[in-house]
Formats: sequence, C-alpha cells, structure tokens
Amino acid sequence: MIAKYKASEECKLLSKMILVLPKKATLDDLKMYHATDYLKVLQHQECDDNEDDDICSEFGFGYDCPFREGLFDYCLQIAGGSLTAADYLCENHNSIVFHWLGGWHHAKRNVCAGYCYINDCVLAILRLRKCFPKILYIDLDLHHGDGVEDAFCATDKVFTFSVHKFELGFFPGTGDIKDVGIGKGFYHTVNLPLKDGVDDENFLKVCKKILMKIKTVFKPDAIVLQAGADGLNGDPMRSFNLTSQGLLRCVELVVSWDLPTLILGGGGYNEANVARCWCQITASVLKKELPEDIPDNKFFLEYGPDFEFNIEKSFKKDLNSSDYLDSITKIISDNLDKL
Ligand SMILES: CN(c1ccc(C(=O)NO)cc1)S(=O)(=O)c1ccc(-c2ccccn2)s1
Ligand SMILES: [Zn+2]
Repeated sequence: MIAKYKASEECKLLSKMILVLPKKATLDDLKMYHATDYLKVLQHQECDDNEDDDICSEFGFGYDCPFREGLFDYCLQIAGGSLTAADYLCENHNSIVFHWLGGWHHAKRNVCAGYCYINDCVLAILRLRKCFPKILYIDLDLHHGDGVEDAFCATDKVFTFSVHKFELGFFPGTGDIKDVGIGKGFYHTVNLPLKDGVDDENFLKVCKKILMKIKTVFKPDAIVLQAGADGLNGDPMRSFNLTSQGLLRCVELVVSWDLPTLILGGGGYNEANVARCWCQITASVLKKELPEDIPDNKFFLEYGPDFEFNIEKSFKKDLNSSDYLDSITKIISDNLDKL
C-alpha cells in the first residue's frame, strides 16, 4: 500500500510517495461488518454439518468462491491493507492512499460472491467513518458494487455511486438505475447502468457530469474509489471498450477535489493491461511522467507485442446511444435534485 501526501500547504505541489506496511486485520476487525457464523465457516473452511452442502452454499462458498488453502489468512491481509490505508487517511487527511489488492466489492455481510470473501471496501468505509462525517464511495469496476451498496443503502452518511455493465444475465444482476437507497439512505445510492462497448468519451461524459453533481449535493469529507479495470479493452470480460484514459480521467477528477482519498483495485483479468492502467493512475496522482514504452522488468514479455503503456481501443460498437446516455443522466440528475 502506498500513500501520497502533500508535505504542507506552502509546498502544495510537492508530493511524495511513501510505502506504508499494512497491518494484518484481526477476526474482530472483520466482525465490524461480517457475521460471526459466516466468519467461522470462512476461517475453518467447513460448515457445521458437512453432509449438508446447503449450509456452505448458503454462505456463498462453491463455484466462484471455493475454499482454498490459506484463504482466511489471505482475507486478513486484504482487509488489513484497506484498514491500514483508512487509518493512514484518518491520521493524514492531506493524502491519497492506494491499496491495489483491495476492492473486493461483492462480498456481503454473510455471503461471499464474485471471488470476494470479505468486503474490504465496506470495512475501510466503516473505519473512515470514525473520523470523517460523510464518505463518498465510487465504483468504476465493470461489475456493480453490490456488496458496498447493500451495506450502506439505508444511511445518509455514506453515498455509493457505481457505474457498471447492466444486462440480463450479467453478474451480479443488480445495479438498476431505479435502485436509489432506502429510508434515510433514499437518493444516497446512484447506479449508472451501461451497455457493452462504452468507450472513454461516453464513459467520461456521464461519469464526470454525475460525479460533479454528487459532490455538490452530498459534500463528502472523504472518498473511497474502487478502480476495477475489467472494463478495459482486451479484458476477457469482453464488455466495455475503455482504455486507461477512461478510468484515469475519472480518478483525476476525483483527486482534483483535494479530499482524503483511498483508491482500491478490483476486477481486471488481462493482467498486463491492469498493471498498465493502475501504474498510469498511480503516476498521474504523483504527477509523474511515464515513458511510452514499458521499462524492462521481470514480466517484460507479458507486455508484448507492443511493449507500450498505452492500451488501444477496439472498433467494437458502443451500444450506449446518445439518447440512452442523456436519458439516464437526466434521471439521475433529477434524483440528485431531491437530496
Ligand atoms: C464469478 N463471476 C465473476 C464475478 C465478479 C467478477 C468481478 O470482476 N467483479 O468485479 C468477475 C467474475 S462470473 O460468474 O461472472 C464469471 C466467472 C468467469 C467469467 C469469465 C471468465 C472469462 C471470460 C469471461 N467471463 S465471468
Ligand atoms: Zn469486476
């Protein structure tokens, strides 16, 4: 986990990156959000009644969340990284902190899903809430950030924004524009459902307009941004048509707000492209120029055949018509007017 902080006001532009060694989370840290019975199964990797697989599947273990050796320890490390990042922000408000291994946005309080066994995004937000009154969660992953939305849909202290692919049969199946929160959290959830093929220009157009309005009406004190990169062109999910610029420009908008910000990773299955994208985001936040070509490194051959930082967009059709984008933007904007 790395942090960037501006040493002080007078040298506002001076930014420095430091490496903060993450502290492993404890079981009690996980119990801040997750159910005890669920954590018991996760830790011991067996359900009470072994003959009855239903109990295991009830907690979500199986297809996309199998038991595996060292799983619980791995979960403690992931949660620990995001919690350490949140603690750092509480102590150093004038910072942007990265935890690229975090961003497990699908896990629910007592169910694992979509490769997510614990929800480090929720744990980090709960920790940040101890020192910031209002938190804005922004989810740029291809998939709906359902686990985070579920956790905070009934509160007006945490605003969740998720832009994602929304199509019949596409995981997790939630994230309809009509889902706006409940009770005190009404209109504190925004879902921006997109179709296949969205490119940087359209992605940025809708995200910027909506994010700027959310900032104006909600006035967050801190930000948690999940920068899942499975919407990039070349990802095996073969859905969106983004390059790093699409995600990068969104991050740059958020960073320009000069609020305490925690940036997490998330999905992304073309490893070389994910590394390209997250490296470019890190460099941008640090105002560091990157070379055009990938520098020599242990995994250099993974970056072929171009061995360049840039990710090209494809010629796939953007199924998001201007009319569609205008209509969803208006619906969301009108909802935000009611806040
Ligand atoms: C378990 N699933 C998830 C869930 C969440 C994610 C994710 O990245 N969430 O942010 C990815 C896959 S899933 O059932 O939709 C899939 C498993 C494997 C998938 C796949 C694999 C290769 C190419 C296209 N899709 S989708
Ligand atoms: Zn994803």
